[in-house]
Amino acid sequence: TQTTRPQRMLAAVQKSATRGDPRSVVKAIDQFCRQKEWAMNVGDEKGCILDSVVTEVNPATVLELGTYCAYSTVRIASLLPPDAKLITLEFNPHNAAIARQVIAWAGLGDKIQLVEGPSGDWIPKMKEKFGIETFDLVFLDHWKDRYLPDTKLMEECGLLRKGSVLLADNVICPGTPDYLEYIRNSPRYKSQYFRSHLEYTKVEDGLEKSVFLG
Ligand SMILES: CNc1ncnc2c1ncn2[C@@H]1O[C@H](/C=C/CNC(=O)c2cc(-c3ccc(F)cc3)cc(O)c2O)[C@@H](O)[C@H]1O
Ligand SMILES: [Mg+2]
Repeated sequence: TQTTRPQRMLAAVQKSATRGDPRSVVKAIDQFCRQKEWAMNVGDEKGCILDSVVTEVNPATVLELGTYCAYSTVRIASLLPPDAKLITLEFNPHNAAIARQVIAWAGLGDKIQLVEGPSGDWIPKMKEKFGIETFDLVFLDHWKDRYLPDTKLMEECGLLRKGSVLLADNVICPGTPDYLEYIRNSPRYKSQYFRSHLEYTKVEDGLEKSVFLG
Protein backbone atom coordinates (compact mmCIF):
# COMPACT_ATOMS: atom_id res chain seq x y z
CA THR A 1 0.00 0.00 0.00
CA GLN A 2 1.11 3.53 -0.75
CA THR A 3 2.98 5.45 1.97
CA THR A 4 2.43 9.14 2.65
CA ARG A 5 5.06 11.87 2.36
CA PRO A 6 5.19 12.34 6.15
CA GLN A 7 5.75 8.58 6.52
CA ARG A 8 8.59 8.71 3.97
CA MET A 9 10.08 11.70 5.82
CA LEU A 10 9.99 9.78 9.13
CA ALA A 11 11.63 6.77 7.44
CA ALA A 12 14.44 9.07 6.25
CA VAL A 13 14.95 10.33 9.81
CA GLN A 14 15.02 6.79 11.23
CA LYS A 15 17.45 5.72 8.50
CA SER A 16 19.89 8.66 8.52
CA ALA A 17 19.63 10.51 11.85
CA THR A 18 21.20 9.56 15.19
CA ARG A 19 18.74 8.94 18.01
CA GLY A 20 18.91 11.74 20.58
CA ASP A 21 20.69 14.11 18.20
CA PRO A 22 18.22 16.84 17.15
CA ARG A 23 20.53 18.51 14.65
CA SER A 24 21.01 15.20 12.81
CA VAL A 25 17.19 14.91 12.59
CA VAL A 26 16.99 18.41 11.07
CA LYS A 27 19.80 17.54 8.63
CA ALA A 28 18.16 14.24 7.60
CA ILE A 29 14.85 15.98 6.79
CA ASP A 30 16.58 18.75 4.81
CA GLN A 31 18.56 16.13 2.85
CA PHE A 32 15.36 14.15 2.12
CA CYS A 33 13.56 17.31 0.92
CA ARG A 34 16.46 18.45 -1.27
CA GLN A 35 17.28 15.09 -2.79
CA LYS A 36 14.00 13.15 -2.78
CA GLU A 37 10.77 15.11 -2.21
CA TRP A 38 9.92 18.76 -1.49
CA ALA A 39 7.95 19.23 1.74
CA MET A 40 6.66 22.30 3.56
CA ASN A 41 9.23 22.44 6.36
CA VAL A 42 10.64 25.89 7.12
CA GLY A 43 13.92 24.48 5.73
CA ASP A 44 17.57 25.27 6.33
CA GLU A 45 17.83 28.82 4.92
CA LYS A 46 14.85 30.25 6.81
CA GLY A 47 15.76 27.80 9.59
CA CYS A 48 18.99 29.70 10.24
CA ILE A 49 16.98 32.91 10.69
CA LEU A 50 14.63 31.00 13.02
CA ASP A 51 17.67 29.77 15.00
CA SER A 52 18.99 33.32 15.43
CA VAL A 53 15.63 34.63 16.66
CA VAL A 54 15.24 31.70 19.12
CA THR A 55 18.77 32.27 20.43
CA GLU A 56 18.17 36.03 20.78
CA VAL A 57 14.81 35.61 22.59
CA ASN A 58 16.03 32.65 24.69
CA PRO A 59 12.38 31.85 25.48
CA ALA A 60 11.09 29.98 28.53
CA THR A 61 7.73 29.41 26.81
CA VAL A 62 7.20 28.81 23.07
CA LEU A 63 3.99 28.19 21.10
CA GLU A 64 4.15 26.71 17.57
CA LEU A 65 1.05 26.78 15.39
CA GLY A 66 1.14 23.95 12.85
CA THR A 67 3.54 21.12 13.76
CA TYR A 68 3.32 19.22 10.44
CA CYS A 69 6.25 16.72 10.81
CA ALA A 70 7.97 18.58 13.67
CA TYR A 71 10.99 19.86 11.66
CA SER A 72 10.75 23.38 13.13
CA THR A 73 9.56 21.97 16.48
CA VAL A 74 12.80 19.98 16.83
CA ARG A 75 14.89 22.85 15.42
CA ILE A 76 13.51 25.30 17.99
CA ALA A 77 13.54 22.89 20.95
CA SER A 78 17.20 21.97 20.31
CA LEU A 79 18.11 25.60 21.17
CA LEU A 80 15.96 26.07 24.30
CA PRO A 81 17.32 26.49 27.83
CA PRO A 82 16.92 23.49 30.21
CA ASP A 83 13.51 24.27 31.84
CA ALA A 84 11.90 25.83 28.75
CA LYS A 85 8.61 24.44 27.40
CA LEU A 86 7.47 24.30 23.77
CA ILE A 87 3.79 23.64 23.02
CA THR A 88 3.00 22.75 19.39
CA LEU A 89 -0.53 22.49 17.98
CA GLU A 90 -1.44 20.07 15.15
CA PHE A 91 -4.98 19.07 14.17
CA ASN A 92 -4.26 16.41 11.53
CA PRO A 93 -4.00 13.09 13.46
CA HIS A 94 -1.75 11.48 10.82
CA ASN A 95 0.70 14.40 10.87
CA ALA A 96 0.59 14.45 14.69
CA ALA A 97 1.44 10.73 14.82
CA ILE A 98 4.44 11.21 12.53
CA ALA A 99 5.55 14.35 14.43
CA ARG A 100 5.49 12.48 17.77
CA GLN A 101 7.88 9.87 16.34
CA VAL A 102 10.22 12.53 14.93
CA ILE A 103 10.24 14.31 18.32
CA ALA A 104 10.94 10.98 20.08
CA TRP A 105 13.79 10.16 17.68
CA ALA A 106 15.34 13.56 18.45
CA GLY A 107 15.05 12.80 22.18
CA LEU A 108 13.12 16.03 22.87
CA GLY A 109 9.96 14.53 24.40
CA ASP A 110 10.55 16.28 27.73
CA LYS A 111 10.81 19.77 26.15
CA ILE A 112 8.00 19.50 23.62
CA GLN A 113 4.29 19.03 24.26
CA LEU A 114 2.39 18.20 21.06
CA VAL A 115 -1.31 19.00 21.51
CA GLU A 116 -3.68 17.50 18.93
CA GLY A 117 -6.48 19.84 17.88
CA PRO A 118 -7.28 23.17 16.26
CA SER A 119 -5.44 26.30 17.41
CA GLY A 120 -8.75 28.16 17.74
CA ASP A 121 -9.91 25.71 20.42
CA TRP A 122 -6.63 25.39 22.28
CA ILE A 123 -5.34 28.98 22.43
CA PRO A 124 -8.10 29.98 24.91
CA LYS A 125 -7.20 26.97 27.09
CA MET A 126 -3.45 27.54 27.45
CA LYS A 127 -3.73 28.99 30.95
CA GLU A 128 -6.13 26.44 32.46
CA LYS A 129 -4.70 23.34 30.71
CA PHE A 130 -0.98 24.06 30.70
CA GLY A 131 -0.51 26.73 33.33
CA ILE A 132 0.97 29.08 30.74
CA GLU A 133 0.56 32.78 31.55
CA THR A 134 2.21 34.25 28.46
CA PHE A 135 4.39 33.05 25.54
CA ASP A 136 7.84 34.53 25.03
CA LEU A 137 7.91 33.31 21.42
CA VAL A 138 5.20 32.19 18.95
CA PHE A 139 6.09 30.53 15.62
CA LEU A 140 3.23 30.77 13.10
CA ASP A 141 3.40 28.16 10.33
CA HIS A 142 -0.13 26.77 9.99
CA TRP A 143 -2.89 27.65 7.46
CA LYS A 144 -1.91 31.10 6.18
CA ASP A 145 -5.44 32.55 6.50
CA ARG A 146 -5.40 31.67 10.21
CA TYR A 147 -2.36 33.75 11.20
CA LEU A 148 -4.42 36.92 11.73
CA PRO A 149 -7.43 35.46 13.57
CA ASP A 150 -5.16 33.43 15.85
CA THR A 151 -2.96 36.47 16.61
CA LYS A 152 -6.05 38.46 17.59
CA LEU A 153 -7.19 35.49 19.70
CA MET A 154 -3.81 35.35 21.49
CA GLU A 155 -4.11 39.09 22.23
CA GLU A 156 -7.65 38.66 23.57
CA CYS A 157 -6.61 35.71 25.76
CA GLY A 158 -3.77 37.76 27.28
CA LEU A 159 -1.14 35.30 26.05
CA LEU A 160 1.21 38.05 24.84
CA ARG A 161 3.23 40.27 27.16
CA LYS A 162 5.40 43.35 26.48
CA GLY A 163 8.32 41.89 24.51
CA SER A 164 6.64 38.68 23.30
CA VAL A 165 7.93 37.83 19.81
CA LEU A 166 5.79 36.51 16.94
CA LEU A 167 7.74 34.89 14.09
CA ALA A 168 5.66 34.12 10.99
CA ASP A 169 6.75 31.84 8.14
CA ASN A 170 5.65 32.28 4.49
CA VAL A 171 4.66 35.92 4.61
CA ILE A 172 5.52 36.16 0.87
CA CYS A 173 4.97 32.60 -0.42
CA PRO A 174 2.22 31.38 -0.12
CA GLY A 175 1.71 34.79 1.55
CA THR A 176 -0.29 36.11 4.48
CA PRO A 177 -1.48 39.53 3.23
CA ASP A 178 -4.13 40.28 5.85
CA TYR A 179 -1.72 39.31 8.70
CA LEU A 180 1.12 41.46 7.25
CA GLU A 181 -1.19 44.46 6.75
CA TYR A 182 -2.43 44.21 10.35
CA ILE A 183 0.87 43.56 12.10
CA ARG A 184 2.86 46.17 10.13
CA ASN A 185 0.26 48.91 10.73
CA SER A 186 -0.61 48.13 14.33
CA PRO A 187 0.91 50.50 16.94
CA ARG A 188 1.05 47.51 19.27
CA TYR A 189 3.80 45.73 17.29
CA LYS A 190 7.31 46.53 16.04
CA SER A 191 7.86 44.40 12.92
CA GLN A 192 10.91 43.41 10.88
CA TYR A 193 10.99 41.42 7.61
CA PHE A 194 13.77 38.84 7.09
CA ARG A 195 14.07 38.22 3.36
CA SER A 196 14.90 34.64 2.37
CA HIS A 197 13.67 31.93 0.00
CA LEU A 198 10.90 29.35 -0.01
CA GLU A 199 12.33 26.16 1.50
CA TYR A 200 14.51 24.15 -0.92
CA THR A 201 13.84 26.61 -3.80
CA LYS A 202 15.03 29.95 -5.25
CA VAL A 203 11.56 31.50 -4.95
CA GLU A 204 11.41 34.56 -2.68
CA ASP A 205 9.86 34.10 0.75
CA GLY A 206 10.60 35.47 4.20
CA LEU A 207 9.90 35.56 7.92
CA GLU A 208 8.19 38.45 9.69
CA LYS A 209 9.37 39.05 13.27
CA SER A 210 7.00 41.16 15.35
CA VAL A 211 7.57 42.28 18.95
CA PHE A 212 4.39 42.89 20.98
CA LEU A 213 4.65 46.30 22.69
CA GLY A 214 1.89 45.67 25.23
C1 LIG B 1 -6.17 26.45 11.79
N1 LIG B 1 -5.64 25.86 12.99
C2 LIG B 1 -4.77 24.81 13.00
N2 LIG B 1 -4.58 24.18 14.18
C3 LIG B 1 -3.73 23.14 14.23
N3 LIG B 1 -3.03 22.66 13.18
C4 LIG B 1 -3.22 23.28 11.99
C5 LIG B 1 -4.08 24.38 11.84
N4 LIG B 1 -4.02 24.80 10.55
C6 LIG B 1 -3.17 23.98 9.92
N5 LIG B 1 -2.67 23.06 10.78
C7 LIG B 1 -1.67 22.02 10.49
O1 LIG B 1 -0.47 22.73 10.17
C8 LIG B 1 0.10 22.22 8.95
C9 LIG B 1 -0.20 23.19 7.85
C10 LIG B 1 0.70 24.04 7.41
C11 LIG B 1 0.34 25.01 6.32
N6 LIG B 1 1.56 25.41 5.62
C12 LIG B 1 1.52 25.68 4.33
O2 LIG B 1 0.47 25.65 3.69
C13 LIG B 1 2.79 25.98 3.65
C14 LIG B 1 2.80 25.95 2.26
C15 LIG B 1 3.98 26.20 1.54
C16 LIG B 1 3.96 26.18 0.07
C17 LIG B 1 4.64 27.15 -0.65
C18 LIG B 1 4.62 27.12 -2.06
C19 LIG B 1 3.93 26.11 -2.73
F1 LIG B 1 3.93 26.07 -4.07
C20 LIG B 1 3.25 25.14 -1.99
C21 LIG B 1 3.26 25.17 -0.59
C22 LIG B 1 5.17 26.48 2.23
C23 LIG B 1 5.15 26.51 3.63
O3 LIG B 1 6.28 26.78 4.33
C24 LIG B 1 3.98 26.28 4.35
O4 LIG B 1 4.02 26.36 5.70
C25 LIG B 1 -0.59 20.89 8.71
O5 LIG B 1 0.09 19.88 9.41
C26 LIG B 1 -1.98 21.16 9.28
O6 LIG B 1 -2.62 19.95 9.68
MG1 LIG C 1 5.87 27.28 6.36
